[in-house]
Amino acid sequence: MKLFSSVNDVTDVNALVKEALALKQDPFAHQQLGKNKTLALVFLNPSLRTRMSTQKAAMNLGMNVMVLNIDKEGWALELRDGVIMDGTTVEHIREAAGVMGQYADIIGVRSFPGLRNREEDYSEMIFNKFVEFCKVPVVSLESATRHPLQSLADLITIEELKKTARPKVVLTWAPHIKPLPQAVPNSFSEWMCKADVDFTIVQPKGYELCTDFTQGANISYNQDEALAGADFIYVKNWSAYEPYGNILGKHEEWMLTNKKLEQTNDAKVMHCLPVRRNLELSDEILDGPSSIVVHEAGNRVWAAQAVLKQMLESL
Ligand SMILES: CCC[C@H](NC(=O)CCC(=O)O)C(=O)O
Ligand SMILES: NC(=O)OP(=O)(O)O
Repeated sequence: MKLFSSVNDVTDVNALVKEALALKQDPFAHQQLGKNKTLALVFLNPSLRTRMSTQKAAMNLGMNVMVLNIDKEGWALELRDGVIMDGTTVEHIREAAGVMGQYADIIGVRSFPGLRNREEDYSEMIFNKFVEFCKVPVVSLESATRHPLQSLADLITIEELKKTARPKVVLTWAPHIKPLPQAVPNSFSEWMCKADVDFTIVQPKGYELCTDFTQGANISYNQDEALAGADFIYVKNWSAYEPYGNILGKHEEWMLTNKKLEQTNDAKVMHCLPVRRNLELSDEILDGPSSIVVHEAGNRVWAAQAVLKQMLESL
């Protein structure tokens, strides 16, 4: 594996999930695999889970890890080609990515969307330039349109905790106070549509995701109907795809509550975190027995370790 940016980079999703669960049972089984190999984690945006879980996964495999918050610690990056750099940018991504590829055997990159120019964001211009110029294998730490390590961890969690062979999984939109990326829901939808689950996306009208990511999903606008009989509820806010990056309405009544859970099949509640309590998801759920958000976050380690193991094996 030379690139992990989406479910489409995975040849066998079920095998990857099984490998991750096996690593969870025996985390140090491959400690020699990463010996004297270096992972560089490059963040253009904040992170807790991705930063810590991916470092832990790499260390479990015996790797050395370097972390760079390039937005704060690096030089101001120029992403455009052919410009005269006589303004505020100091280093072109061509040199920055190329040099990092000299130091690391594998590079992880986080680059959120700007949520202003949909064509630029959905072309994955920044992420793809890192891939093009660093010349080593790259793992996405969340890009403009996807978050594959999160989605793999989410699928691992569902496979680990499901009580039926083909659980009903519902991705429900949730309120927020600022426009958030579509990356997490896009990615969750792509992975669920490749998994053996009954998958529904429910959102207020106008918040439909790009259909490139939702082929195979049931689309609903009635949250109560969608939640009926659900086994897993994935809660997440996202901004509108059209008009791009917009907040179309507060819809405060979309926040999940225990009352809404009564119509589910004793559903487990998931969220990628960080979560805005009592805006996106209620305290009563997050502090109650249905929430598995911390367990889900714990599985980020095994998702990253399974991916890094496959990358190391193909170096
Ligand atoms: C893993 C999730 C990262 C990011 N989340 C946020 O940006 C939350 C920011 C906030 O709540 O102010 C997102 O929604 O893509
Ligand atoms: N879920 C997730 O990726 O969390 P961080 O943004 O804290 O890494």
